Amino acid sequence: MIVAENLVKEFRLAERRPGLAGSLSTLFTRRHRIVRAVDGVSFTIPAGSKTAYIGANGAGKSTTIKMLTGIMTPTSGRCLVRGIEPYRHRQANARRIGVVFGQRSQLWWDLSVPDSFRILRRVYDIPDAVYRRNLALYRDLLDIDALGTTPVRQLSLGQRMRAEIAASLLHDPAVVFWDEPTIGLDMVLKDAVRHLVNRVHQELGTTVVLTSHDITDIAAICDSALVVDRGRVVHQGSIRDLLRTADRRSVLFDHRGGPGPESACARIERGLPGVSAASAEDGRIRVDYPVDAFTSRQVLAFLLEHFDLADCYAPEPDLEDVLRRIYGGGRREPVPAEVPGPRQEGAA
Ligand SMILES: Nc1ncnc2c1ncn2[C@@H]1O[C@H](COP(=O)(O)OP(=O)(O)OP(=O)(O)O)[C@@H](O)[C@H]1O
Repeated sequence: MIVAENLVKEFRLAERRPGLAGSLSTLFTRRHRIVRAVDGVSFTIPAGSKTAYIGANGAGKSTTIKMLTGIMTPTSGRCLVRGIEPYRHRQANARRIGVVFGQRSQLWWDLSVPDSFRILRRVYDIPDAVYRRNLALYRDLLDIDALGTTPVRQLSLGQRMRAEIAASLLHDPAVVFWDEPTIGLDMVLKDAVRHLVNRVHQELGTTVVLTSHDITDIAAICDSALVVDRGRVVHQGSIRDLLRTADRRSVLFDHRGGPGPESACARIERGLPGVSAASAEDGRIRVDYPVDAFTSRQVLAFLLEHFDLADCYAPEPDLEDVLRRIYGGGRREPVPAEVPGPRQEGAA
């Protein structure tokens, strides 16, 4: 189980003033501002779940993952991964987790992937049978042998990400934190990665925490979602519950005889104010209605009354639309606060 209790992370940044005079004055008097990247976040992620950690750019996801993996220490609050505070017990935590950060590597830059894996085998003391089983799986699903003996620094982003994903699972960790794991992968490899993580989860009960801007990744891998906005959790629950928060829903239908698509749409929009109707690509008519104005029963009753329905169905709301609404249609930076103080910069 993973727990965050009032987790806060602030960064203290030196403000640079523009121009030469500004740069010179910065040498003598520095102003600082505090950026609160994570703002009192609390959540519980059950063991064995596959949770998507979702939020707009700058929402604080990577910073939270860095605290959960022990790379950063919280400014206040705490987090626990399987009972230990990761930043206090980095080594103990590292043995039980696997990590992929799309932006940084856990592999040895000048060594080949097989050499890196051999080192990881020693570091984690991976039993022979586990090591062989996992390599066979990566050969099968990620075509890992094709990376050959090329040094990691000469691999393409997609090739490196395959190796990073494999490396994060090599020691059968109880928890994996994957931050944008499918960056740079083509469609076939994305599918392979989704298949791999689902298989590992099924066989070993691995807890998966995934941050991704790829909705297909989220839908294909995760069963739960934690949504953060401006450093705060705004939704926690199943993906299904998240979809239920949609403020608009749709019905698609086909009808026999009667008016053509244009006048059918006009009739619907006249009869149900606030609803929009349009021809869908498959020739059906798509009706989008606000859930605070109409129930699906009302919409269906209207359609049955006015059209000879041949076929009718209500698709799941679109996860992307739901998230777009939660993010509020724009990226908002954490609110900075000016503080006086000594010269100091960057991360804790
Ligand atoms: N080391 C740092 N020093 C200063 N500010 C930082 C640092 N790391 C992150 N921030 C700031 O904290 C906020 C949250 O950043 P974070 O990388 O956690 O967001 P994110 O949700 O992972 O974003 P993205 O989806 O773009 O990866 C941003 O405003 C970012 O600029």
